[in-house]
Amino acid sequence: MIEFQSVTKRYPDGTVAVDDLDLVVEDGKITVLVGPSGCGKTTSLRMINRMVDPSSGTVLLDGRDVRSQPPAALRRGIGYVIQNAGLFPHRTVLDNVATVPVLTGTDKRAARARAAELLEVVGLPAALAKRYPAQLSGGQQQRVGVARALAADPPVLLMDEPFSAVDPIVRDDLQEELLRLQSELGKTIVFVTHDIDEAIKLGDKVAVLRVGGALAQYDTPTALLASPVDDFVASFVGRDRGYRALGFLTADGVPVNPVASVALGADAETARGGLRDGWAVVVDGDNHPVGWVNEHVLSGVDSVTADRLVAGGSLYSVDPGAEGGAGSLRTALDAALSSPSGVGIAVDTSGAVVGGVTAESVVSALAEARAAGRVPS
Ligand SMILES: Nc1ncnc2c1ncn2[C@@H]1O[C@H](COP(=O)(O)OP(=O)(O)OP(=O)(O)O)[C@@H](O)[C@H]1O
Repeated sequence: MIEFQSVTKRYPDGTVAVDDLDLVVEDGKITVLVGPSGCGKTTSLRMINRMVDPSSGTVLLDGRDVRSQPPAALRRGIGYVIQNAGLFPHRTVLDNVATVPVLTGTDKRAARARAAELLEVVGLPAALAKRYPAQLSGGQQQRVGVARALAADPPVLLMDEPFSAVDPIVRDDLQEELLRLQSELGKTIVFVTHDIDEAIKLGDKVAVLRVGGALAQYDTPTALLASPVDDFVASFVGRDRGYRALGFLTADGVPVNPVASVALGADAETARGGLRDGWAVVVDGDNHPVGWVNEHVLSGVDSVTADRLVAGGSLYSVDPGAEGGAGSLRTALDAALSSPSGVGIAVDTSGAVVGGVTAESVVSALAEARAAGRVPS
């Protein structure tokens, strides 16, 4: 457990970066520090591994003041991942990951073998091991950064805006990967971001800091969305908080109904007969959705071809065989709203179409959940 007890950091020029912070970071969980630029997130993080020492107050790691331990010894148990990965440019990917274990006395061959395993753990192909960091994409470099931080198997991981420099799609992948890794590894992770969506997606608990370094609210994402303590938190959490909160409610009550579908390559006459309310989803040989057709698409053509389709919206993933296999109300609603036909496509874990959902059914499921007291207010 990491505990901040009345921690203040005043830099020599008088800037108060962190102001009387009290915070308990639970073991085996992801705790996110979030807030606007300059609110003291990085300073708080760095007081855990002694890159910065507090001006007053105490940071405890497993009950011991971190200042009672020499920084080098302390940092062996604390992995550190930063934006742009901070890799050594003149070492190969494999040697970047093996660096710390070698420094701490692990035999070079064993360290490299372990490094190769870790590259696999973070989802990097073995072929990249011999490359230099500059020969990787930004997202791949971040994965190497995570592998390197895990190499010494530290119980604690500090992550400072690790995914901020990559594009939104890669960032989404990296976030999913971190959640998957964490479900296997159960590290104590302190994660800094200025992005509230990232905080809400990743955090078991989220600490919102305000400029001046004071803690505004420390709560679970659901509680933060449902009950922000003041206007600052409410505006930081954002106008879309009602919509974000849907991400925490499962769409159990939303019926997945049969949806009109036609096969890619079907002749136009058959496809026309398959339209329902003017639309049909087009599926490939694996029953994966590839787009939509309507009367307009079919006019003047003999068959359904990929180049004429209307693009589909986001997909609503469900696991029909599993208990609690429904996705979130947010993904169900988004699928319905982003679909050209108004029917959101539900797919199973293999990506095959299992049916459709409508925005109206999501809204009624939400009304029922509210009536049953399942929506926090
Ligand atoms: N070495 C330093 N000397 C003086 N002031 C500093 C120093 N490091 C940080 N600060 C100041 O302390 C405050 C908090 O900085 P910090 O980097 O901890 O914030 P942050 O929330 O991580 O910001 P960002 O999101 O922009 O990275 C800022 O006002 C910053 O200018």
